[in-house]
Amino acid sequence: MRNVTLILDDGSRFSGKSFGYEKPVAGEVVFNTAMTGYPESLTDPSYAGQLMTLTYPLIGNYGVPPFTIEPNGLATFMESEKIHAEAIIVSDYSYEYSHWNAVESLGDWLKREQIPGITGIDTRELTKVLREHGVMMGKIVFGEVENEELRVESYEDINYVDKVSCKEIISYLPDGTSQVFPVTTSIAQLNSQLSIFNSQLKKVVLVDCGVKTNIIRCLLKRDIEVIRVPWDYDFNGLEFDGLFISNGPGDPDTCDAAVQNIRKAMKNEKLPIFGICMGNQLLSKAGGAKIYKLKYGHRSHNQPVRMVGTERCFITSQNHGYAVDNNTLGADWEPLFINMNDGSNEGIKHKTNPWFSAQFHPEAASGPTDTEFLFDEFVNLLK
Ligand SMILES: NC(=O)CC[C@H](N)C(=O)O
Repeated sequence: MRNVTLILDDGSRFSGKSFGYEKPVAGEVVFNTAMTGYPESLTDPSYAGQLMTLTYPLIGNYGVPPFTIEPNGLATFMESEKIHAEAIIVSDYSYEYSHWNAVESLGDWLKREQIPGITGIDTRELTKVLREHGVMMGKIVFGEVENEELRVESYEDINYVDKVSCKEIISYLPDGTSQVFPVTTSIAQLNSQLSIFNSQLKKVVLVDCGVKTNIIRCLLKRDIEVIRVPWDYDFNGLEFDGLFISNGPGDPDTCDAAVQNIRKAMKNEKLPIFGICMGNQLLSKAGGAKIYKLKYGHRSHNQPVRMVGTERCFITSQNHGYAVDNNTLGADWEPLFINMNDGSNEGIKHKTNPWFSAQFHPEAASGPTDTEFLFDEFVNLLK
């Protein structure tokens, strides 16, 4: 196995061994403390541009499920069509795996999708550095540190690319639609979906900023027809009964096209609107709030949130680096959930109109499913 070194923006270095695809990469180094769910996290488009550190030491021991596609076009077990994280950084990669549904090892999957994986890293020390310094850019190069000198092997060194901000990573598809890195929702797909809809069911426009598959599954299993549109597509000319704003990668302040379209939809004060993660940030921006960056984000399965106005607390699955500033919420808005660890915003709701959102992931995939009831709340508003 080749020697690999992670170099952080502050000069810190962590050496390990390669178990994935061998190419240098750069991006924002983040950490997730969940004990399970590496297939779902790796295919969550929200991790685009990020080097994902997993603090749970043993990774890979249950392999990787098959990449099958359902008749509705959704991946059966994954959260999108491919791995979106730039790399995975672990302490103890398990070369042997066993699971009733596993078809290959994590290492083989990474190699096939050309994603680096490095093992043998002191992920607890790395996480302490990130918690103390705050998240920072980093790069993975092939070579090892000898006597404080980094001997980079054949690969050219890679420059830092701040791919976390959508500005750098939004590109345009041949048919003129855009993609929020690397989500691709073409107009052709949209038109085909519009043509097959059964008019008996309620229709929800889903603004796709990098949607996780399980969000769409959670809507479809509640007999909702989903019109999935690109993040910057002006959907206001379509006929629909509700609006959903999805999760997604990067800085919400680079997605103003979506915010403008949401503002237009809000002219209909009876239109039910629900958002998750990036969706919480974009809905709050549409309502006039401001966003700030957390020091190292919330990425785990055990984030406690309290529903405001109640004594009810939920353990949630989270993956976000930005947050809504509660102090900038418009007069007609109020926090819906608050994080019990740091008091940050975990959801908002309008005081009179049917508009609400969660910063955490009620669809889980992976993690606790205790807050999936929020989908029922939204679907009930459509009736
Ligand atoms: N999962 C998400 O939608 C993340 C939203 C945003 N990119 C953040 O990091 O806060």
